[in-house]
Amino acid sequence: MDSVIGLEIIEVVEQAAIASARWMGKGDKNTADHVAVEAMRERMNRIHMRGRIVIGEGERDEAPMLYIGEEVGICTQENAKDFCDPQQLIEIDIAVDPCEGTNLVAYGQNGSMAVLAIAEKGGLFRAPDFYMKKLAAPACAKNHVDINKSATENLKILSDCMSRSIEELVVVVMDRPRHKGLIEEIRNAGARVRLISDGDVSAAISCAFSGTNIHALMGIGAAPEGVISAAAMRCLGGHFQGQLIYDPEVVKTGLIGESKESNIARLQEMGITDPDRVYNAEELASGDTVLFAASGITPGTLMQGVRFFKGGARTHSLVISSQSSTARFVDTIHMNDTPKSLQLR
Ligand SMILES: O=C(COP(=O)(O)O)[C@@H](O)[C@H](O)[C@H](O)[C@H](O)COP(=O)(O)O
Ligand SMILES: [Mn+2]
Ligand SMILES: [Mn+2]
Repeated sequence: MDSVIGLEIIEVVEQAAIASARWMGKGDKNTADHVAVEAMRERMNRIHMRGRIVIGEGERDEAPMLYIGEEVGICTQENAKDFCDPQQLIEIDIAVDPCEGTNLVAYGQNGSMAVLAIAEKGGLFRAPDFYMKKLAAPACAKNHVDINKSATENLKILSDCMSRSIEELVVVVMDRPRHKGLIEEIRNAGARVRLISDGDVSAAISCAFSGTNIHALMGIGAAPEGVISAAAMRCLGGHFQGQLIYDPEVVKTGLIGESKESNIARLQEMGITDPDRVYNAEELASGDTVLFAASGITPGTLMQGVRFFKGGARTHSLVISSQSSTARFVDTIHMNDTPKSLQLR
């Protein structure tokens, strides 16, 4: 899969990032999102693959593009039957978040990215648009920390695994009222908390890279972003666990249906019989081959944001592959016109 679409998916996230970055700081999150979706879809539909969106712009906003179930790839082009034989093409499932951190882009803040994950058909968990309790940590803590344990216990385990004191640990938590108790507990245990307003995919993946000064992600974010994070963590060997949150009382606001009972019924309809199940990275991204790609829209912990210059733009992306066991940082100059000079760095 790597060799067929590896390079192309870099362009998919790059194009989405460039489109969205033009709306950076304009205070218009819908447009920042919409242009990323359009650009991602346009580039994706030129790839020789039979793709299906399994996590997309779906349920939350009834989006007309990159919706769950949409088929993408070269066969969707007009007159495709003249030049494309679907039987010859690889069938893949795709999870996308063309603009992860729409608020961050709209308000010119750090940490937004265009992101996607790919696996062969059936290789990604079809997460409903629910919340998910998440725990991410570096590879050395994999299967030692546990989402069923308290934050205090996990911080002790993490400090042992990382051979550092709890005071030297930094935990990212989304700045939400639902996390008041969690934040207090982490601080009381001695660790330091980095609060983020949005963008928990970046935070989860950052745990797998030393040097980011992010050692864990704890708390509740969205489930689709959980699957995308899990895909990267599965390839990187980092720790990731997720548990769906179906009780509106836990999160109080947001994406969730009107009652716990109706949410459980909806999960059952989707074939999720145990709503309390804890999924690990390998279960959320179970494909034999998993690919992850992201491109910074605004600057972040892992990637730089899009930088425009006269006649072009420069992007910074990350492509992670389970097949080749690689995490590639890709620095690309996009030339619209022939520039008079190109900056080396
Ligand atoms: O920050 C986020 C928003 O994503 P997007 O809508 O693509 O810009 C995600 O990283 C979070 O995982 C998540 O969507 C969020 O926590 C759920 O919403 P909220 O009710 O505001 O916490
Ligand atoms: Mn998102
Ligand atoms: Mn988004």
